[in-house]
Amino acid sequence: MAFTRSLSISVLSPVSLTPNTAQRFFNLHIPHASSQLSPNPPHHKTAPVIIIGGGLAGLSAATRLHSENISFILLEASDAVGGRVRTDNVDGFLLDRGFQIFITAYPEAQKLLNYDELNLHKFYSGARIFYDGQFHTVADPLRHFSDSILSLANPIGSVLDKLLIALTRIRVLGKSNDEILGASEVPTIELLSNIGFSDSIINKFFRPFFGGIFFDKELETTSRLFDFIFKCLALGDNTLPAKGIGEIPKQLAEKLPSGSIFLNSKVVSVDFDDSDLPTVRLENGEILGGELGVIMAVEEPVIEEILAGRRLPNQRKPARSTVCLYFSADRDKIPVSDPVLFLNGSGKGIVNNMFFATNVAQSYGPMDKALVSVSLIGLFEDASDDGLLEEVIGELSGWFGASMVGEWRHLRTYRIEFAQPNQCPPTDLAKNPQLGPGLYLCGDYMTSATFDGAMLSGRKAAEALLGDRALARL
Ligand SMILES: Cc1cc2nc3c(=O)[nH]c(=O)nc-3n(C[C@H](O)[C@H](O)[C@H](O)COP(=O)(O)OP(=O)(O)OC[C@H]3O[C@@H](n4cnc5c(N)ncnc54)[C@H](O)[C@@H]3O)c2cc1C
Repeated sequence: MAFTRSLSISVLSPVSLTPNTAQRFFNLHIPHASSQLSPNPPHHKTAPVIIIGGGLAGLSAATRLHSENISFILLEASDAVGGRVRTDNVDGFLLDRGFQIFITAYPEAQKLLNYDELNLHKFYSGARIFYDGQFHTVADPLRHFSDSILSLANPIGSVLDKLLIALTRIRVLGKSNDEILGASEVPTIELLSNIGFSDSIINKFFRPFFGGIFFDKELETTSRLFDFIFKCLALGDNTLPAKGIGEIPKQLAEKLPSGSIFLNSKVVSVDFDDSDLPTVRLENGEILGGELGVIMAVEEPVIEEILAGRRLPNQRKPARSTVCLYFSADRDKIPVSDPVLFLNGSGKGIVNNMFFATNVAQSYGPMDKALVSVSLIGLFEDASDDGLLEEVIGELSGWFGASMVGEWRHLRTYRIEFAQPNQCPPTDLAKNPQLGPGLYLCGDYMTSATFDGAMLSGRKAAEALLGDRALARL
């Protein structure tokens, strides 16, 4: 039977625990196997809680359950954990699946991750903007004071614009994250013009910079997300883990109990059949029931597929997409050695931003090589990979010279259709995780579409389940 229960919120009565049920629910007798990960779907195995999806949200939910010693199994459809946050090793180059940066000030991440173990490498705090055939630097005055003084006179924005950036910083630092995510909202572009920023700085800096973060060139994304990211950027550094962005979910997975994560385990439906609690059906026919509940940590569009066509209350808007192209180059065949992000402020062409990943962390490539990462906003469905490659090479030849760019070797192109959910107003960035009896949701669409939002939503879903079952003091 498909999902036929009402989606209204209901609070379940707490479970009373006998010694036997306690043994089942809590991680009391888990044998110490060598790995958390099983490459095959579970066979005749179940656990009190079933988590569907091994991205940051699912792993964070698992971490919270584990902190209360609640036993769970996590089912991941693909061949590794991480979801959208994965890194491929290609010829000794670490290719993150799309341009991603980790901001150290993310509040939930600070609670969950061990930054020392991630060995984070910093970007330059600012950017180099290609405009009118030249590069212009914008710099954070608190971190690169002399660069920022020099940049006062550049054509990217007026002195007033730079003062308004400082005032925006003071404004967001004066608010809590909850206040920011629940504040009244407008599209980011409207916020920027309400603040008084000139068209020049909006088009040359904010559009490529925040457009690149939201995958939204029009800057229609909610001002709540702009303020949240702006605050995190003010408080922390932009970084990359030495071994690639995929180390972040890997670190979370490594701290979970052995044998708790099942890879290649695609869930096809979540049903209520004849029971009060949801059952989970895998692609291989296996049916699992979580005695305490099920946490769905899949991408927003997948939920409706799994819930047999049931629509979520909010109508979805078109998702955000990106294309990322990687090139290898000889170390002496790149124009700079600093870890700076280049932005396209020219208003022309298809490249939005690019950087030399090995300048941020040399471990992203072999010793004598440089890794070039180029990002476009959108999916470019009508263009072939070869066509895009040719256009990108042509465009960057205009930036750095054809003799240099002509020697770069294309490594791989990633087309990422679902990079982020669309978070244009109206948004609800504090959605209730409970969807039905014993059924909880988490994922970046529940809060802010960031690493941090995904992790926060995972914790909240786990806490909603624990709270309903009176299993933890929250
Ligand atoms: C290119 C790119 C760049 C980004 N850059 C940044 C950035 O710089 N900073 C930032 O904060 N955020 C960034 N983000 C956003 C961030 O990556 C996401 O918000 C976050 O990773 C979402 O995590 P999640 O767990 O909600 O979803 P996902 O990572 O999508 O995880 C969902 C998981 O569910 C699994 N799954 C799906 N269907 C099933 C099924 N039927 N059965 C079992 N498992 C299933 C999937 O395989 C996946 O592992 C970026 C995203 C992309 C794509």
